[in-house]
Amino acid sequence: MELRRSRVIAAAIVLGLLGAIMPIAAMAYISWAVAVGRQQNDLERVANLAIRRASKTFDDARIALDSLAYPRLPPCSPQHIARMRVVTFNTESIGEVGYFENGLLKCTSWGSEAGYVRRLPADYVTSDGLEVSMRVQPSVSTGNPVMALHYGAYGVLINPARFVDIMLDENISLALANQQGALINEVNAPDPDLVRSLAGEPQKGITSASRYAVARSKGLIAIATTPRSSLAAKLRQEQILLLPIGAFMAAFIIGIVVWLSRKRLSPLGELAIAVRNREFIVHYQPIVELASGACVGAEALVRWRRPDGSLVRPDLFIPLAEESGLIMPITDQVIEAIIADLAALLRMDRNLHIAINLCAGDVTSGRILDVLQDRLSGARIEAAQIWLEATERGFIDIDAARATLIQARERGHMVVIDDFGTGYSSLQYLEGLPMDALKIDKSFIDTIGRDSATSSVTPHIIEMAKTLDLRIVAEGVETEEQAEYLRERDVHFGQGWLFSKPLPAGEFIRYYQNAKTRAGSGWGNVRVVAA
Ligand SMILES: Nc1nc2c(ncn2[C@@H]2O[C@@H]3COP(=O)(O)O[C@H]4[C@@H](O)[C@H](n5cnc6c(=O)[nH]c(N)nc65)O[C@@H]4COP(=O)(O)O[C@H]3[C@H]2O)c(=O)[nH]1
Repeated sequence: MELRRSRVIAAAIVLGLLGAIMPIAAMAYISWAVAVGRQQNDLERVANLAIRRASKTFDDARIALDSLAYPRLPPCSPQHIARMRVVTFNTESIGEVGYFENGLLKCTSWGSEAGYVRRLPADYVTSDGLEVSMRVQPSVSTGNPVMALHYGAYGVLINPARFVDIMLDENISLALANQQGALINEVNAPDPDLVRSLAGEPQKGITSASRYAVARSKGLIAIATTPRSSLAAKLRQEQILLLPIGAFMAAFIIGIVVWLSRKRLSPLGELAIAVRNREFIVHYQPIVELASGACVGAEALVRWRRPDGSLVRPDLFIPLAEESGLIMPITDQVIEAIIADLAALLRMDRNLHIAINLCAGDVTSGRILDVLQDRLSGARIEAAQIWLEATERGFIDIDAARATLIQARERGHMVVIDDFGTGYSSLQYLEGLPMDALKIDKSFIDTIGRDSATSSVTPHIIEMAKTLDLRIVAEGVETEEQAEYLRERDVHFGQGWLFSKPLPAGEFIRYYQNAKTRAGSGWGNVRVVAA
């Protein structure tokens, strides 16, 4: 019993720990995965936005440069300059348009030039032919370097700050570079080495210290990076949401584990497990013909054998089993045990009987009769060899009980009223019940030879049973004096420690054989045939 309890407790502790750890660990992992996913999405959004802006700016510049080529106007004429100015005004990203001849700037959208400014060599050329000079210092200001895009005789100046003019989280750095990794513009000081190394790398990922996303277009690369350590803030956000869910799930699982283990540890839970594990065995208490001393049968008395080998007495679990309905599968196991233990002996000696205790539910419903019919016919045991003992507890619904007992006798069983005299039923009340034998309760047998108030009842019970032509079994016979008293009054059978305590099957078979030898074969006349 202790072994099972400690196993259940150990299993509950392990399950409880797993139930507590797993949902919290799962939610911690999900929080981390969601936070990483969100961070990567943020980086990709920033890189894509920057590259889309750069790409659109290049497209706009290209359209503007194409529009300047035709119709041809006299170079640097007022109309030509006015046209360049219109293009500058109409194209949002262009800061200035310049016209070059022989590599020198002749005029811009703001007027004629002295022709000292040289056209810078291109850092690279885009796939649609735009020559890109990345860092050009404007002649009219000392501001930040700008970018120059040339096509044909014209060039436009673009402020690359536009590309990275994006609302950024302070943890995210943005770099716009060319494919060689040369920086065009940046926000939040990205690591230049990282930018250079990523220029030819895959689109997204993680370095040892940073996460990043890369987007490319028209020879430009936008790289958004964030230190890995910045995940903590995002992780906290997710954890605030998900960890309570994990904690709730853990509490729920622990609750279920506690509930289930308490259920398993409860007496009813243990009994249910015992029924499932078929932990019931049967001991047999010999029933002796008082006149000859021959063993004519036995009462099957159930025992609960725990996994540790200890036996539990029936009065400790039968009331709970009856209350819960578990008594029915227990009775079925008793019948199966009788067949397994004694079928051969019962086939060999057709006068031998085994008495089974019926629970109240079986007396009322009659269910047990079909179970018996099924099992007994398979084992070739006669119905007359199985006596059915019913107590007054089974007579609450007297009509249903009567119907069951009538059917039992029709099928050939002997019907015995057990614990006779202990209940409230009068003999008149019992008179209407179909029965073959009365079992006088031990409490009356105990009074034999004693001068007690109930001692006078015992002879009356015996006389009444005789009047009703019932066989009598005296239960709880402990002394020779009691046996002698019963013999003198022609009581047929005795059961009690004087003859034997309840025995395991093997011992009962030995007892039976010894008793047979002792008594000769004079007990063939004890068989009572159902009326
Ligand atoms: N002191 C003393 N005791 C004696 C003597 N002779 C017999 N007994 C005990 O008296 C009880 C007789 O069974 P019961 O009246 O049917 O009373 C039974 C019966 O009501 C119930 N029971 C036992 N097996 C089953 C079963 O398979 N099904 C059902 N429904 N009830 C059962 O449990 C009760 C107790 O069974 P047990 O503990 O085996 O106790 C048995 C038996 O061991 C004696 O000389 N001295």
